[in-house]
Amino acid sequence: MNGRAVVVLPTYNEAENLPRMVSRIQAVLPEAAILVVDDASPDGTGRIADRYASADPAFHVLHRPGKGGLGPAYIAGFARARELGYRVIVQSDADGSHRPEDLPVLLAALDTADVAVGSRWVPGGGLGGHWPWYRKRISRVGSRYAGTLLKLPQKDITGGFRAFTADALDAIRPGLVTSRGYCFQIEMLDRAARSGCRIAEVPITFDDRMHGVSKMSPRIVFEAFRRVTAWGLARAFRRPKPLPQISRSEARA
Ligand SMILES: Nc1nc2c(ncn2[C@@H]2O[C@H](COP(=O)(O)OP(=O)(O)O[C@H]3O[C@H](CO)[C@@H](O)[C@H](O)[C@@H]3O)[C@@H](O)[C@H]2O)c(=O)[nH]1
Repeated sequence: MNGRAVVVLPTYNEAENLPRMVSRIQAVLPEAAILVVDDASPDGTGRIADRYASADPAFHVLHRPGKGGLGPAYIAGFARARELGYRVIVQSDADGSHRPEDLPVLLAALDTADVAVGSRWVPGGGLGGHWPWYRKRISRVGSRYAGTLLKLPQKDITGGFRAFTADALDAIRPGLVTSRGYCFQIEMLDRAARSGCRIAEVPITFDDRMHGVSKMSPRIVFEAFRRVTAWGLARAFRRPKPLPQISRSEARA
């Protein structure tokens, strides 16, 4: 891994989780920056983040006016991370379900890849918590369905714990991703593959969130199903438009 890394944490009502998450990240990666993207959380998560930022120049906060979905929060966060000049950009849930302790292995994969995908479904990966059976089933079946239709060889297509080089993110152009919910993860991976990024899958453990509740809803699942099916059908009849290919810069800050 080359260059300065930033961990982008989207938050909506994570006041109880954020402080613990920050100390866990700083314990494993003291040199990494953190960027919180908060959607005006009613529980005051944004104010907690502001307090960290006022004490630490490597802690950034992006405030958005209201709950706009995970995808748009990441798109805004990635854009800010690039404006700030970070060369390695990590995305992670802010609730402890992605273990900060898995960050070093995720980042190490960028020595030979452009995108590192944290995967629950490769040997060594898995679920650490108590997922209800239907959630496990949705996740596994969803990954297989999307992988088959979009011809993506990765096993975990919907996971949200990933690291990108700046060059990869520039090639993927997240600003053009239109999915709002968890389908965002699928669309990002698809664009990474179509941009010629080298993608590594790294085993991770997905834990139960520390506090609070998931924002997953049937609408979010339906968005993913509808979109992936439409993309798959469209590609059965015509090839998708080629995306600009990644250009890897030699000099990394
Ligand atoms: N800023 C912002 N953050 C949000 C929003 N919705 C959710 N988040 C934040 O995004 C993270 C994940 O949200 P959860 O609602 O806890 O996600 P999940 O159901 O556990 O889903 C996770 O696993 C899925 C795969 O199984 C992933 O697809 C998904 O991205 C996420 O990682 C948390 O930090 C949460 O606060 C939003 O509208 N705005």
